[in-house]
Amino acid sequence: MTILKNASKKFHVSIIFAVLAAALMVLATLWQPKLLQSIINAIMKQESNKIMGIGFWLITIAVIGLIAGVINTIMSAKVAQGMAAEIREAAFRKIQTFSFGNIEQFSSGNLVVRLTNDINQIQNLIMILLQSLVRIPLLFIGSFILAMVTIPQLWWVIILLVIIIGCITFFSFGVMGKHFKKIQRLIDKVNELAKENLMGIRVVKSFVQEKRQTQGFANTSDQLMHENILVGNVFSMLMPLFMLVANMAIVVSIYFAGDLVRANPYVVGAITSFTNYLMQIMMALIIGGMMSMMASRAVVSLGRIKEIMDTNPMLKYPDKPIQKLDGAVEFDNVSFVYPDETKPTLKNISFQVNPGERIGIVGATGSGKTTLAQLIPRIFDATKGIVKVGGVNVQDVNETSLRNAVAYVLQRPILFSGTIADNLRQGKRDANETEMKRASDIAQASEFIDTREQGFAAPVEERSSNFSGGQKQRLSITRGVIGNPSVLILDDSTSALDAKSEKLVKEALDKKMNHTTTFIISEKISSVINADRILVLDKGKLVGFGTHQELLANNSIYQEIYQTQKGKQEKGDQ
Ligand SMILES: Nc1ncnc2c1ncn2[C@@H]1O[C@H](COP(=O)(O)OP(=O)(O)OP(=O)(O)O)[C@@H](O)[C@H]1O
Repeated sequence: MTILKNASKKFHVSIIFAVLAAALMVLATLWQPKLLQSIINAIMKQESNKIMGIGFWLITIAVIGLIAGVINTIMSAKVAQGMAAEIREAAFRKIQTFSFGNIEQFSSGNLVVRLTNDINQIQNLIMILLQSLVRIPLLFIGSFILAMVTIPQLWWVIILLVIIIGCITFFSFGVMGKHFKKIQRLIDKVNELAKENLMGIRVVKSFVQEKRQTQGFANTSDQLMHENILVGNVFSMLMPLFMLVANMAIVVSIYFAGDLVRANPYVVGAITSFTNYLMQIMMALIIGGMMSMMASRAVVSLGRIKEIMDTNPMLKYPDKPIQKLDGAVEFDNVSFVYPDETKPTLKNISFQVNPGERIGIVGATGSGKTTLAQLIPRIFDATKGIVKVGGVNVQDVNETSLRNAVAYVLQRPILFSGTIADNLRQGKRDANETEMKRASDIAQASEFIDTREQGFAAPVEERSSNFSGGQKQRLSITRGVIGNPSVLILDDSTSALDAKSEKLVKEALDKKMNHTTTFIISEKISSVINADRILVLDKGKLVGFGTHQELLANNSIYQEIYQTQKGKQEKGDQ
């Protein structure tokens, strides 16, 4: 509820207008049968001057009701859209404060569904609330009282109608509510399957998986169709059922009012307004039932957004002034366990690196290389022990200081749609053309940027589909080096580069960024052979730290990796 309250702050006036318009609509709806009753009485009494007067009122009230209805819809839609946008933006802002661990807890796909589908549900809820929350109870109570007052002798018809319609609504909408939830789940699944398939379309095509994928999609789509047909059938049976009950109530009312008419012929007008009120009571119950069914679905969505808003970022940064950190990196007895895991991925790791050193990190796949590197820019925090950059515990510096000091180039390069310059400025917000040129020279990206007519203003399409794997990696490295960081981490980020380009990147880094401490993560020893020192990881433990020659001389695991890779290379050379 606090979510709705906070989002409604800007819309108080519109909400008041919507509610007042809804109340006016109810007044008009309740007044009309009474006027109808008066006009019938006037016709029976042949009071033509009265007929004109009441007729005029009848039309006026109908027009007022209509205008109030339009105002209510416009205001409700405005508030619903506006509040949904507020909630969406607040949730998005909150997600931006999340650490990697938080995102993993939810999964990014799930967060996307929450930001789209769930917000849509909430938007519908707000719309329904503004249109019906005031109108339906008022209409029900008003019609009930007026029906009772109009023909008190038929009180039992009213009560019976309420009970029968109430029961049908309660049971049928209860059943449909469950199917609606199922439908929603299936819609989510269809969306997910479509997204997964289209994003991985290259894999699908290259492994000739079209048939299998289509089959999977068709199964879910068929289930969705069956559920929709079922709900549609229940709906189409319900409407005639409601009409049947309403008509029966009218017939019963007319039958029992017959005696009253014989005693007093003017009761005819009262019967007309009485049956009108019966219809209003019925409509109020049906709409009320539908409203609660839709509201229950939206309340689940509200809960899912609340979960986002109530999540505390796993990482917090101290409120300290910005400081310049040099490239010294130290791990002091560091262990790390992933959230939701029990076994440590890194165990008691200690080492020290001096500013400007070139450090290789090698180890078998899954040995913990990426995990170790992620602790330096605080993508995760060490579970035990201390990680220092520039001699300071990374948990004691503010976020900007750490971001300025450490650049991390990911294993999988991710670029955002926009221009090349937009992407590079993520590494340094105010980077100018000269800085971009210098960085792209280091990353060997200039050769293909220069061929594009617009240079740094060239567009990057969605999922950077207009760049090759190697080009993406080079742009990603450019973004990493542009801010001249004290520590640069290249996490297997030259894997898609040919040997010549990889060598050129390394040479450029040595020459132009020799004050930057560089970590080069690779499974290939050939990529780190020239590093000043090499960290060797095995199953989360640091089993060696030294130069290539030292490790080759006295580190059995390094020797093993080296021999295996040498063997492979020799075979490849033959
Ligand atoms: N987000 C995560 N949650 C849980 N476990 C994870 C997560 N990321 C990695 N792991 C596990 O931690 C271990 C180390 O993974 P890590 O990616 O650090 O290894 P790596 O040496 O970089 O491997 P590679 O060379 O294949 O990239 C693996 O067993 C992996 O399954």
